[in-house]
Amino acid sequence: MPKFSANLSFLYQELPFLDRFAAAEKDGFCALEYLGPYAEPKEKVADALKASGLKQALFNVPSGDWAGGERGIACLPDRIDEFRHGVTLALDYAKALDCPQVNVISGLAPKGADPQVLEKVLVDNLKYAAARAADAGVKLLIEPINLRDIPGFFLSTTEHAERILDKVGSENLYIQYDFYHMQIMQGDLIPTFTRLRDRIAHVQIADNPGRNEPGSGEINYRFIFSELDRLGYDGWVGCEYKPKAGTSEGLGWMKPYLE
Ligand SMILES: O=C(O)[C@@H](O)C(=O)CO
Ligand SMILES: [Mg+2]
Repeated sequence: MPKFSANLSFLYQELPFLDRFAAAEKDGFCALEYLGPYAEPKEKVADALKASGLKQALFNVPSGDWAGGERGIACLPDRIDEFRHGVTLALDYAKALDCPQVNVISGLAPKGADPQVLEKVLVDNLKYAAARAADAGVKLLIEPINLRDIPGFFLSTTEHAERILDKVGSENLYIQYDFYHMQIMQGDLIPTFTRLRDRIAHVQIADNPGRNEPGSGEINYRFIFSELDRLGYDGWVGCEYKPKAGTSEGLGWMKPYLE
């Protein structure tokens, strides 16, 4: 049976951030994830998590000025210090929230930048971060993201993610496989997941087109969930979609999987 994690940066937008925790528990989720908890003190987030009884599945390492259009800073040559301070902050929150994994958002490739330079910065930053995370007992992840939603994103295919993992050479660096992004970029979802099974630590779901509830589009999630079980995937399934008309109202797709 898949274990579903509610992505609170997408679900329950109708509620204040910390109130989303209890709402997710009430609807049957086992865990939580979100882009970042950093707007709230870690003690307050830990209290809300404890009160909900849910597990913290994942969040992102600080990713620059998100509201201003940045999408991560890990590949940017002039932001190395900021990235590394962000790793320290993320691991501090991970400890307070007992979170087993954090995700690094690679960043937009600046116009005219040499991709080889960006790749070296990303690899060096990930070597640093994977070692720090290993010391803290936390897995480090990277996520390929589709270029239609985020034009210019530096890491957009599983092949590129594999190359980065090879270059970093750490046993503590994994892929976050987002079925929605990979349907747009590559398709061939289950054969790709199967090939990369040992390198994937977290998956996320949404349907295409629209990035709405599973079952609203072209991806066969019934088949995907049964394949995840068959392949022995025991990580979380992050629900990172835009509810069409209310989060709770749109959870009919999840009911068959609740025990
Ligand atoms: O797929 C996504 O958008 C995310 O998982 C994320 O963390 C930031 O873009
Ligand atoms: Mg994602």
